[in-house]
Amino acid sequence: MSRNDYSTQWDELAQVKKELADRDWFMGTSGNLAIRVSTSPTAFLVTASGKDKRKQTDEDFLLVDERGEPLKETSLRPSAETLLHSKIFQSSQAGCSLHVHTVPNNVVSELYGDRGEITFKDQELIKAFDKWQEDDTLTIPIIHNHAHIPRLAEEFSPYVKGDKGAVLIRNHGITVWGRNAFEAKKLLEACEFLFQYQLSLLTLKNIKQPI
Ligand SMILES: CSC[C@@H](O)[C@@H](O)C(=O)COP(=O)(O)O
Ligand SMILES: [Zn+2]
Repeated sequence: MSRNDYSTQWDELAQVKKELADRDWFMGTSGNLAIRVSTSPTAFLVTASGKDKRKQTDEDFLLVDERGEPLKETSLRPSAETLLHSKIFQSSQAGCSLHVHTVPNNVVSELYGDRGEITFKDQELIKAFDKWQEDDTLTIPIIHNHAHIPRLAEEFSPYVKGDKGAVLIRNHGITVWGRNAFEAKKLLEACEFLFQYQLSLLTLKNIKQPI
């Protein structure tokens, strides 16, 4: 496959990357992004490891197979967390997955980490996840931040139940996926809104325990 064969996906991922960078969601080189290029066999573009994702270069992404191995000779290393993106693309029809570290997602993951999840109700933005009914709830699982990435990917894997979803990794960040880049970004923004809301509410009400 030549660059021409996936220039659309490249440009789309570059655009999302720029928009997330504009939000300052890539502090300290954190974060990684992936977009599907083909389904059978699975192939996807993923961010190169260790780079400042706020910068735009011709070496921002590399093409990898379903196991996250580069499909072409390259000096670039795929993201350290490529295996999580692999799990998503292998187990669903998702087209794009996004991983960012923010202070709100980290604080929420720590506050609610012992519960293993956080649930939102009576919040307009849960509609982003197709929760349209008045009694609907949105639950985001929180998993342990295993340093061993295959172990982390194993714990992450059962939560990939559909073409869209979100998982918090405790004191690390969030991984969100959707059918395409537009949807993945929408879901990520909805999650970050909900986290910021929850933290503001706890602060303003002076609530010490998670509710
Ligand atoms: C430098 S801290 C962040 C990393 O440990 C990791 O969690 C991360 O999100 C970025 O890793 P990367 O290999 O660049 O995709
Ligand atoms: Zn990370």
